[in-house]
Amino acid sequence: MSASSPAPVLADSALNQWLASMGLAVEYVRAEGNTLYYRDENGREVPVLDLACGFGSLLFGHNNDEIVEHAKSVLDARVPFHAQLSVLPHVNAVASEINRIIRRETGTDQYYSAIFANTGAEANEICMKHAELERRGRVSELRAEIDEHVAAVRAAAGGGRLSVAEGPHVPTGAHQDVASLLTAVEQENAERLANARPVFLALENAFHGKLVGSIQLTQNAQWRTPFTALAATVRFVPADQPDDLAKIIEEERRTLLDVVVDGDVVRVVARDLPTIAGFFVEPVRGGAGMKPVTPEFAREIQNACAAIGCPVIVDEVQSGFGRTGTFLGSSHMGLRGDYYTFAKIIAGGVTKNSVALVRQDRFRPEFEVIHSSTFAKDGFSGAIALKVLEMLEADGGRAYRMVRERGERLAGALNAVRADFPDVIKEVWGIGLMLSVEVADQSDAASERIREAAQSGTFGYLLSAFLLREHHIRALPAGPGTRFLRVSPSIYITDDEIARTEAALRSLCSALRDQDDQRLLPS
Ligand SMILES: Cc1ncc(COP(=O)(O)O)c(C/N=C/c2cc(O)cc(-c3ccccn3)n2)c1O
Repeated sequence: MSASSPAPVLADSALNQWLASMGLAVEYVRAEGNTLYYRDENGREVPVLDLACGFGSLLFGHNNDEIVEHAKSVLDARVPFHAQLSVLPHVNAVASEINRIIRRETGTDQYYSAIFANTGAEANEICMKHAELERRGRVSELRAEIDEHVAAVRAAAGGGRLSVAEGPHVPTGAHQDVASLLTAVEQENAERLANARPVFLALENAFHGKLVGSIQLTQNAQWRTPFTALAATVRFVPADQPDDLAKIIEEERRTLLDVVVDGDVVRVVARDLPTIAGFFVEPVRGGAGMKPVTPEFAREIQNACAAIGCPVIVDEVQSGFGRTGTFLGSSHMGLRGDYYTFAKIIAGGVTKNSVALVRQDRFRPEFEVIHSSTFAKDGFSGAIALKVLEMLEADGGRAYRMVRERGERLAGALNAVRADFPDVIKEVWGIGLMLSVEVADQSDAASERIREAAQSGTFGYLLSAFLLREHHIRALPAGPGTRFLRVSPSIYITDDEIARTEAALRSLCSALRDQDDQRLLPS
């Protein structure tokens, strides 16, 4: 490389170019509370109100003083960061505190075993792996039962008194005698088992991560479909459509043949083969624009999973740890998890951490050995998690009350704008401080440039750029077609910042109502 040519950009090159094309290529140099700072052309710090707050991870804001001071004390104490394969008391301390809060909030008398990881996607992949371990266990139990029945019939047939009953499940040409029938049943079952594959269920527009397994649980086609061949099949269930759920479960139904003796005849019956390994559910669906699952559909999910014996896996990565005003987002709709996942807020905005919980009556202890990660359960993130839990639970749950109070005020301001611009803002969604503003579809807007942006799927990012450029507010899109602006600030958002958010949204709505593409999309 010659001395004159610029050094190659070797990370985020394409992403930074895309950010620049969207008007979002800004470098933040400092962050505190709800504020990020960038430097203008004169080197002066420019404050930006951050309504994205780490895509929900910063419930206590950027670089929270109490958390930063605790982090410093942990580092000063030289707490072991890595001491894998040793006794780590902080791990059980975090798991026990999370269990205490879940038992208080849901009233369950159950306990949940914890497996720690680093990111939300990892926690969800732990659930995929554990659910598959469970499914395989259920398949083995069924096979053992059938093998026992076949052996018993084979032994009974020796006396020659048994005949084969006609029926829909008798393999073709296998009804002459019991011995032939049993051989045919075993061959048919072997073939069905060889073709059997686990299936997971998730809700439409689900977001559960972007790793090889979890990306198949995330419906966004651009992110998911290139990698479909790498992982388990996922069926996406329309939310609040119980008939669709039942239809999909029936479509995925597979069976094995079993034999029962009824007097002097042997009957062949079909037994459900455990195929659906688990149902992933975000209580408040970030990928769908912060739409909560309804209590009615939560019950449908619960009943459907109980009927087929698969776990309800409640993904609380974004909705958990207080984001909705309760510890669990699923508390709002009475959704009970057989598994739960948490991430984002547990890391306190200064580290990385995540955890998967499996109810103990389903937990496979061997999983603690067969799954591991270098950085999981590190001493630093464990100390931070305990500090975050302490802050959530302090003063009888003051933080949860603040989320509810700030969330109500913020939602009130957003709805006031919607009331004045019903043609621009379709709905305000979400619970607590996990909110979004749904902007009306602009695919047939009068302005050609706005129409093109809406049709290209970049519309939401251009709204983000407008708010950043004209109002120094950072609000990023979430949900289908990027028509939803996520609003998930910290609990410290002030009345003035809420008023500022309302004013900026009104300005955006005016520009959209006027189809002012010069203001919205400056070339
Ligand atoms: C419920 C849920 N489960 C697992 C995850 C994955 O957690 P990690 O990112 O820690 O792996 C998330 C994290 N969410 C990230 C997210 C959620 C979303 O709705 C959109 C985007 C996103 C990301 C990049 C560009 C555009 N959108 N990112 C989540 O919200």
